[in-house]
Formats: sequence, structure tokens, C-alpha cells
Amino acid sequence: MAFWSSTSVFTSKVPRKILFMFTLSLSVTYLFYSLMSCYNSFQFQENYVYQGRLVTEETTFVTLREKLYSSSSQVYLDEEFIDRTSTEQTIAVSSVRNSVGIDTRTAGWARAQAATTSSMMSRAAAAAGEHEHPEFSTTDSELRRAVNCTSDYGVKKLPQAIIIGVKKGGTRALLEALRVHPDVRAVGNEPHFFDRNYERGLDWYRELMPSTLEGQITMEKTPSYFVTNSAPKRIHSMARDIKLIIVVRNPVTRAISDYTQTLSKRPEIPTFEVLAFKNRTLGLIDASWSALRIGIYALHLESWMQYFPLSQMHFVSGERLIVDPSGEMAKVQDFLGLKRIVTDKHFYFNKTKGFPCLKKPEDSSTPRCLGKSKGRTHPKIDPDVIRRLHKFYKPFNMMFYQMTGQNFEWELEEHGNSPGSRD
Ligand SMILES: Nc1ncnc2c1ncn2[C@@H]1O[C@H](COP(=O)(O)OS(=O)(=O)O)[C@@H](OP(=O)(O)O)[C@H]1O
Repeated sequence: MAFWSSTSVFTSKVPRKILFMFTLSLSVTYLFYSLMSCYNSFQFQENYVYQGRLVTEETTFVTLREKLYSSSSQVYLDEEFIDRTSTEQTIAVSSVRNSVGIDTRTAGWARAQAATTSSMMSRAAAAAGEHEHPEFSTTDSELRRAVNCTSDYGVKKLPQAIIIGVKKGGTRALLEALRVHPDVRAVGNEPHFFDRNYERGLDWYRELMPSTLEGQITMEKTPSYFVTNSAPKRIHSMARDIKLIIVVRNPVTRAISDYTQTLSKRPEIPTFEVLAFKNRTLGLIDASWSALRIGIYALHLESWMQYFPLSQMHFVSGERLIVDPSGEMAKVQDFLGLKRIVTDKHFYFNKTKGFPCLKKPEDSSTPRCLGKSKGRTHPKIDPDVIRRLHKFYKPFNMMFYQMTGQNFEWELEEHGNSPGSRD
């Protein structure tokens, strides 16, 4: 009562004009704050609307990732496999840094990307000797901050697809081409989990994987799995629905490639011709020599078929991967359920290297060829030995074509007219 009576006293004593002015100023202030908060929510929405669609935070990341990847570069992890001078590496590191800092609206995604590429970055930067360019310093420090505070973006998952073989088939070239795809994240080195490190357990294996965002596939490659007896069962018990990729190459050329690699490390080993035979006069081939045994693909495939249907396996022709990389990549992307993003635009043929290499983004002319351990010059092998090996493999190859339903035409190579034939 007292309150009401004092209010009425107040209104009766204050002139009506002052009361009107007071009310008006209150209304204007209210209107001003309403407009301000509307503006903020417009700004907020801008982050979440992309191409006229209102999307969730996660899908925005995916879409922007696609957008950003179409114009940015990725750094290769493994110096052993990649031909790159330290200057080239510096440029590559810088271009990744640039791409990360290009747009504040993509900063969220960039931080996530930075987290998954942080180890990559530090290794590549270390390899490059951390040559700092003053003009990149702002971007560098922004990236470092981003890397430091976002290492928990994404989750580490067990692989959903593995390149299981074959050694010297072209597995590195395939993996590096796949890594261009924005929806593929792969571990750079070969984990050798299912053959050498199985006792370390699945948690150890998962920890090796890069973090992935929703919609990205985790991958690894270890070519020795294909010839490891215990690998099919072990992989099956980890993930029965896993996708398996096998890059196969003419077993004769593959054997020579394998031998060339060993020879480069141990020049004192006997000649290929000596190692290939138990008894050369009798024409008795030594199929227990690993360089030859690996090429009996039908034999190894049999043990995989006991655990996995063919629909979960994809065979890549190592020969076609050299002469038509985008054609083989289209099939691999289809198999993995990925959009065909890696196409002929991503490759060019490097005459010096004699192989297709990955193109650099438009803002750089640095090529991305595989390293010196890929595409070595093979020693000249006695043509008679080559002929005998072709004969040895022929029935196994036929069996392999039947099992896979694909003809890899390695018999044409005997006459030197097969695609990708190099011996
Ligand atoms: N783009 C490109 N660049 C370089 N090399 C290429 C490429 N595509 C396929 N190849 C062939 O890949 C062969 C090596 O195979 P892998 O990567 O599977 O080898 S390894 O098992 O990982 O050591 C390697 O074998 P060699 O030529 O005997 O060295 C190449 O012939």
C-alpha cells in the first residue's frame, strides 16, 4: 500500500513532459540493444550457413575441408619415399601454413586439420631445417597456437581399409595418391602390426593412426601382410567388414624389383640368376626364395579368401597405376565409397623420374615424386631366366585371374608389350 501511494505521489509531482522523455530514452536504449544482438546472431549464422544451406558444425567442417583441399597442399610424411630437397620441403611446409591461415571462417576446421597434421608438420619442418621466412611469421605463429591448443580434435580410429600388398607392387604410390583425398587419413610409415607387432595390442595400433573427423577413412599400408599366414585371421578378428586393397604387379618384374632393393642394401649378395634356381641346369626354380614366393599370388590369396569375401577386396594393377594413375584411382575411390576427387588433374608425368608424380597446387611449382627407393634401375637379368620365370608363374597367374575375375595380362609382358613393362 505504502509503495503504491508513494508512486502515485511521485507521478503527480513530476511533470508529464519529463516522464515522457524518460520513457522515450528507455525505449531507444532497448531498441539499440535489440539491434546489436540481432547483428551478432547474423554474424554467428554466417559461420554455419554454407552455400545457402543451414548445416551442422560437423558438416560445415567436411564441406570446407573439401573446399580448402581443392586448393591446398599436403606434406608427405616419409622422407625415405619422397624426392624433395630441403628448399622444396620449406615451400611445402609454408604452403600448408598458408593454407591454414587463409580464412578466419575456416579457422575451426583449420585447427582440426592442424592437429592431425601437427606431427607431419614438425617432421617436415625439421627436415627442412625450419627455414623461417619473415613474410610467413604471422601465419606460422597462428598455426603453432592452433596446433598447440587443438591436439584433441578428431578421434583415432582403427583402420577401415588397409593396403595389404604386395611388396614392390606400387603400394606407396597408391597410398600417397589416396592421401590427396580429403576423406582419407593414413599413417605414413608401415605399422607392421599384424605381422611383427601384434603382441602390442590394438590400443597400440590405434594410437599410431592419425586423428580423423566424421566421414574420414583411416588407412594404413603394410605390404607384407599379404604373405603373412596369420594376418587374415587377425585382421578379421579386428574388423570383419574391413576393406582390403592389393596392388599386384607382374610377379617376374616384382621379383626383380625386390631383388634390386636388397642389392642396394647388400651389394655382396649373389646374382638374381643364382638365387632364382635350386638347380639351374635342371631348371629347378627356388620358389622358397622370398622374392619369388611373394609372386605366387593365387596361393596367398587363398588364405585371405577363407576369411573375407572378394567383395571386400580390391585389386589394383601396379602396371596401370603407372600408365593410367587416375583410371586406377577412380576404381579405388569407388571401392572405398569415396567421391572421385583424385583425378587426372592431380598427376603429371615426370620424364626425369620416369613415373607419374603428384602435382603441386597452383601456387607452387614443386613436384611431388616418390623418392629414390621407388623406380630404381633394375639390373639386367639373363633373358633366358626371365623366360623361365614367366613359364613358372603362368599357371599361378591364370589361377589368380580366375579367382579375382580380372586379367592382368602379364603374359603379354613376356613379349615386352604390356603397359608399365619396365624390364
Ligand atoms: N608414381 C610412381 N613413382 C614411383 N614408383 C612407382 C610409381 N607408381 C608405381 N611405382 C612402382 O612402385 C614400386 C615400389 O612399390 P612399393 O611402393 O609397393 O614398394 S614397397 O613394397 O613399399 O617397398 C616401384 O618399383 P621399382 O621401379 O622396382 O623401384 C615402382 O615401379
